[in-house]
Amino acid sequence: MAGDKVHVHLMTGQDVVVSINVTEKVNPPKFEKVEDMADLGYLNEASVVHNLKQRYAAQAIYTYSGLFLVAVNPYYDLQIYGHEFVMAYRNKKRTEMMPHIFAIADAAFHDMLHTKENQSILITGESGAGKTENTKKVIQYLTAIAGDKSTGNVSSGLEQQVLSANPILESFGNAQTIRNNNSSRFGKFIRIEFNAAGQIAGANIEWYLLEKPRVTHQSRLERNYHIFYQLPRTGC
Ligand SMILES: Nc1ncnc2c1ncn2[C@@H]1O[C@H](COP(=O)(O)OP(=O)(O)OP(=O)(O)O)[C@@H](O)[C@H]1O
Repeated sequence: MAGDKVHVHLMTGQDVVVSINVTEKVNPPKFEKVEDMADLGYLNEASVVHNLKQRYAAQAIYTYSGLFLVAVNPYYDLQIYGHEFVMAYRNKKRTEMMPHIFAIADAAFHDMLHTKENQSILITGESGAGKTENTKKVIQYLTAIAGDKSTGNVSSGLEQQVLSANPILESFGNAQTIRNNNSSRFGKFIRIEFNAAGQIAGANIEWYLLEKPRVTHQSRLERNYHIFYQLPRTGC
């Protein structure tokens, strides 16, 4: 259009005329559903949201953004965390497989073995984003490959103990909120130790900032910690 004005067709079906200064540049079609958003020619907010949305519609909830992995909560079981997926991501290069939380866990595991340096995975996001679920997937992956007999790793039983700790932690530290039926009301730092062969040698979980006032008072439509509903049901 003339001057600095452009014609924009909105997703709502509306056509509007706006100044070119308030628009963002669109990437060419070859960048549709790109697996790593660092590859986008135009890395602006609109392109990022568009890419995540298109991928989400194709059931691709994970997308890389450089070193980071962005996860969109699907709120239903996509069947992408089974044992066959663990095996598929094992020992694979990042470019060989679709973005996945297992790929992040696998990279950390291998970097630890090769560099002999501690590795950290930071999982962050707003309430209900999927932090707790993805943390469990990381632990599931690491315990599976650390105790995988097909690769000569002998299970020490510690893997099962690491996995079993979570339901107890959730009973005492998770509650239903208006945003999340299983909201973690505390932060946790999970440390898993491995020996030189890549077997789990120990683990510990540090918790902090538990929301204590919830024990005596809950907002409307929210609940106390799960344990207070679980104990009466067991007859304790
Ligand atoms: N990858 C996933 N696949 C299927 N469902 C998921 C996934 N991630 C999250 N969910 C669903 O979303 C809910 C909320 O996720 P989660 O508890 O992990 O959020 P959170 O970020 O830990 O929230 P909070 O900060 O409140 O603890 C889960 O109970 C689960 O039903």
